[in-house]
Formats: sequence, structure tokens, C-alpha cells
Amino acid sequence: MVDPAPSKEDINYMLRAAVTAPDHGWLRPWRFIVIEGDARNKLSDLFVESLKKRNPEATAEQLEKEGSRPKLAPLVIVVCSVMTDEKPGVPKNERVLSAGAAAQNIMLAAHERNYGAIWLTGNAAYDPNVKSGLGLEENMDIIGFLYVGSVERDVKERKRPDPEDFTIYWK
Ligand SMILES: Cc1cc2nc3c(=O)[nH]c(=O)nc-3n(C[C@H](O)[C@H](O)[C@H](O)COP(=O)(O)O)c2cc1C
Repeated sequence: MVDPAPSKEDINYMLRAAVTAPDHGWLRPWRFIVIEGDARNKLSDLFVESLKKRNPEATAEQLEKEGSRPKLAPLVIVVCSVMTDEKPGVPKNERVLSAGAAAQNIMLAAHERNYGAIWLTGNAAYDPNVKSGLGLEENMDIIGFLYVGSVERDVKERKRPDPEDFTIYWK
């Protein structure tokens, strides 16, 4: 994905969509880290440094690939879930699902504004060094790195499965 990047107003639109995610107990179990422009270089350095720690044997090619990830698009939104002690009756699973719904809302809002968007994790999402480098607290997890930007060409819609194959009409 390429420039033009989503404007401030586009980003706010996506984040406003995110916070309409279904949320059991109104726990707001999501956080968003917006990384644009040059800040992506810092993310790139963090990815490379973390891969070196994870795998001291990583080749120059692997490090280069890892460092290039944040340049996939002009905007990266890191979506995190948060597990607090509040309302212990709401299980972690439901909080993570809410954060996932927030992420999907961002994707839909981006597409609605004609941007391309892709949701990726990779090993970086589960790496404690990446998490601390981004300022996450112990009770937070990375749900995904959402890469958003303009698309240069028409992207062909993939062939999708028939939903009937995954559905029963229970009577
Ligand atoms: C939580 C989550 C994490 C994902 N992580 C990756 C990833 O690290 N690498 C990858 O190639 N696709 C990943 N995907 C899949 C892509 O987002 C996307 O669905 C896939 O490229 C297929 O494209 P489509 O959704 O347009 O069919 C992930 C999807 C989800 C929901």
C-alpha cells in the first residue's frame, strides 16, 4: 500500500468505528497505537532488534524482511486487548473478541473510505520485547497490526467459500 496515507479525519473515522465494537460490561478492553510516517522507522528498528533477540541466528535477509514490514503501508494501527480485574465475570475471551471486533471495524471503515487494509500478526505480535517497546502493560496483548493505505491498482476479490458449507439451519 502506498501514499496518500489516510488523513487525520480518516483515522478518527476508523477509531470512532473501532469504539463501537460490542463490549460486554462496557469494559473498553481495547487500545490503539497509531504509527504513521517516520514513526514507522522506529517500529522497523524495534522489529529488527526483537527478531535478533528471538533468534540470534537470523540471517541478514530475515532481518531485512522483518524491518521492511512496517513499510507495507503508510499507516499502521496496532490493536491491543486489555485484561483488567474489573468485572471478573467477563472472561478474557470476550475481551479479546471485543478487541477483535474493534479491529474489524477499523478494517471496514478503512475499506469504506477506499483504502486498502490488511490485518497481520506474525511472531512480532507475541514478542515481549515488541510489546514493551510499544509501551504495552503486562495485562495487554497485541491483537494485530493493521496496515492501511491507498491501493495502486484494482485488487481482485478472492474467490470466497460458500457460506452454506459452514452453516446449519437448526430446527
Ligand atoms: C488475527 C489475524 C492475524 C493474521 N496474521 C497474519 C499474518 O501474520 N500473516 C498473513 O499472511 N496473514 C495473516 N492474517 C490473514 C490476513 O489478514 C488476510 O485475511 C489474508 O491475507 C487473506 O486475505 P483475505 O482476508 O482478503 O482473504 C491474519 C488474520 C487475522 C484475523
